[in-house]
Amino acid sequence: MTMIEMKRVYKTYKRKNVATEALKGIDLEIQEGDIFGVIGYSGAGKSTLVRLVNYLERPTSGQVIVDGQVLNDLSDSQLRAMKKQIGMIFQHFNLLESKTVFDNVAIPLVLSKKPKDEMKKRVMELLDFVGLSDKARSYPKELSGGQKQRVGIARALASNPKILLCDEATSALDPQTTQSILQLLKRVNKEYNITIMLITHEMSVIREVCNRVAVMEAGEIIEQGSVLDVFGHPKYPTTKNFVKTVIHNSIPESVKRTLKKTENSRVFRVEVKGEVASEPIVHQLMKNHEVEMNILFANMTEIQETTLVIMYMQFDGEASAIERTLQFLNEKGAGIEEVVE
Ligand SMILES: Nc1ncnc2c1ncn2[C@@H]1O[C@H](COP(=O)(O)OP(=O)(O)OP(=O)(O)O)[C@@H](O)[C@H]1O
Repeated sequence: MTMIEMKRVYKTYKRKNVATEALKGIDLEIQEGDIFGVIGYSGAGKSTLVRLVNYLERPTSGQVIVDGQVLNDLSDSQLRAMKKQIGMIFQHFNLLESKTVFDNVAIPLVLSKKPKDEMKKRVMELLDFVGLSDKARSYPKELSGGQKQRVGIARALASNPKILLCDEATSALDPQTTQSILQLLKRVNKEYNITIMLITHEMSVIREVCNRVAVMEAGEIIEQGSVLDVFGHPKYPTTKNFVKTVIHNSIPESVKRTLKKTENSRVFRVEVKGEVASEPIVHQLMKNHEVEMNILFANMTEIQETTLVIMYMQFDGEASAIERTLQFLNEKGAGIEEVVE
């Protein structure tokens, strides 16, 4: 089921006489249960995009559809009800410093006038879920960044949302704390069946938790798909630059400089994923004495619990022997592209 959909969405901000086109014709579909990542450089329009989902921003034109309802068409009370279905967490946590951890998490429940005992039970349950049962009486200033974000997550979950929006939720945290928050988001997704839309400028965050990704540039989505596909075959320069930060996906210059090309040699990018990656393909290639094989560069990454191996290989031999080798790789399910420079 589609949980969030955008159709031809445009957003123009007008300040004095200056108009900024922040979004230019966005089409997007996020399915129930997805952890959908949106990545882009600063100013690409990510925050604007995510803020349209809970109607903190209104589209200039186009439709935003959440859980089957077109937000533009809803009355104020329908919109308020819809917003309860959507939790949000932020880069700088946005906690109330004067309130305890317990009271911060309780805010949405107080607003919806939940009975006291029910509220207490729910808050303690959430604090237990995020691992902060012992901090209920602490104040935000007594917590680490990671703990503050855990409070943010507990607060976002208080009203039982269907969707969690994460706006650079780990950007202010160190790598280890980032990991623990990302693991927590995975649990939110699995255990509460909450669809997550997260925006980030870090490809490692996408690799760690998302199943689908959209790449934004200058107000447009330039590429979207499963994380495995986008990481394996980035098409646009911006996507390639992001992918490069987590997977080195080209022949290093130092290797290129020393590369000896002969008349009979050809270079290929060979990509293997999933179970095939654990087969002894390289061993079988080496046993084949028809062609001489040289691995110029190799990279192995785990994405979505699937292994992705990218190798740059040089084959030297008779044309027909190289063809047979390629045929063998093809039968094994490898993706093959010749590198011509
Ligand atoms: N409230 C606003 N008023 C005017 N212009 C805005 C407003 N919010 C964003 N913009 C502009 O819209 C464009 C997209 O901004 P947005 O914050 O959505 O991008 P972003 O990808 O989230 O960037 P960052 O990661 O730096 O926040 C930018 O040019 C920005 O200056």
